[in-house]
Amino acid sequence: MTPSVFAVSWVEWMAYKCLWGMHPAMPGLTLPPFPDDVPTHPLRVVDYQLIKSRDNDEIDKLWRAATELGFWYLKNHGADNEADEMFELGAETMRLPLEEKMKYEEGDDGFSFGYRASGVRAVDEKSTNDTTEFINVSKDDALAWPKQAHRSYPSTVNARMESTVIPFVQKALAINQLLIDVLNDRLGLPKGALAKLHKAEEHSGCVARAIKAIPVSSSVSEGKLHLSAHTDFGSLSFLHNRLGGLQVLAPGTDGWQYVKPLPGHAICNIGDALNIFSGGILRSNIHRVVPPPKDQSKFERWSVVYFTRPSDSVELRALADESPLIAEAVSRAPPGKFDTGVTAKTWLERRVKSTRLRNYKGAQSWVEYRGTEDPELTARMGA
Ligand SMILES: O=C(O)CCC(=O)C(=O)O
Ligand SMILES: [Fe+2]
Repeated sequence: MTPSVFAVSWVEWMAYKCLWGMHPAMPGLTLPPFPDDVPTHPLRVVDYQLIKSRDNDEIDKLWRAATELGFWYLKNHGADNEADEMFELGAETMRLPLEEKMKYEEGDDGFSFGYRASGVRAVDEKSTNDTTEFINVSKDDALAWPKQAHRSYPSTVNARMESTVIPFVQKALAINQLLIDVLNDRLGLPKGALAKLHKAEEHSGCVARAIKAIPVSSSVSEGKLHLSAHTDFGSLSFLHNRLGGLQVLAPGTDGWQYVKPLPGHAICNIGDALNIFSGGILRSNIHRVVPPPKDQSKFERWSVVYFTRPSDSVELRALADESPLIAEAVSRAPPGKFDTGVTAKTWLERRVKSTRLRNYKGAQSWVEYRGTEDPELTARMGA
């Protein structure tokens, strides 16, 4: 593909930037820029179109990003319009009366499709409750529409299933699937080995999500978390946010650093399942969400994510039999480290369930919540 395909006029670019800086729930309101004096972690920028054309230098860049930090920016992915529509869907859904939204609440059993109310989850060991609400639409429900695969959704989701959810799911599925295929080949796995574990037509925990976090007053914002430190539960996340607040605890650094949102760039990150399949070669890095920095803190914070997760029945273990590279990585790890003995479905349920306040068992819940993060980093989680 030639660069001219992506060229946009200055007018188009300015119009795009203005739109991007607008608040999803308050059109017309322009958000303050991300401050330049807070600790920020640079991410590698990966060009999706170059990956698609199997450009070797770009694939090297993706590989370094996926193995060193596990986070990268993705540009030229072509899903901005679909993500924008998902922000709208999120805003419309969160505006529904609480009583209406609660009819679709996920409950305390580890189910992760539907509405997740704020205040029902712990964000730290002291069981401080969260200030974040989610709408999670299952990929299976979107693809089965108008039939139901798992559950029903609020009217705002149904009304946008065809115009918004399905197009977003399809774009995100294709993007994540291609990135997974490229990583598959670099891991030395037989062609399509990882794709077989993530078949779109099989039931899985894949979801399209919109998240809303309300501003917290500055007197309590010190130390307050919107989302606790975690690794993502599945394989690959495709994230869109406009305000700062996402932070990573990167290897070789000794504190949390912001990831700056960039117009036109999604943020991708590896989750636990790819970390396990690859014997730890692909990194599932700890991250969290704090209130947006400085002038941005007064605003609601919204994000939209698509999580690709393995099919429900897939067992989470390193694919050492299929790749010498993975076999070698496993041989260097403590015995059994990448042999979880559970399916993707059980892994997801355990992690979702443990932080619900009704199931909360103090520090033990944090042990149950743990993903693949390495113990050295976990010890610094409060850093
Ligand atoms: O909102 C964000 O920027 C990150 C969200 C996130 O980490 C998640 O939903 O797992
Ligand atoms: Fe996450």
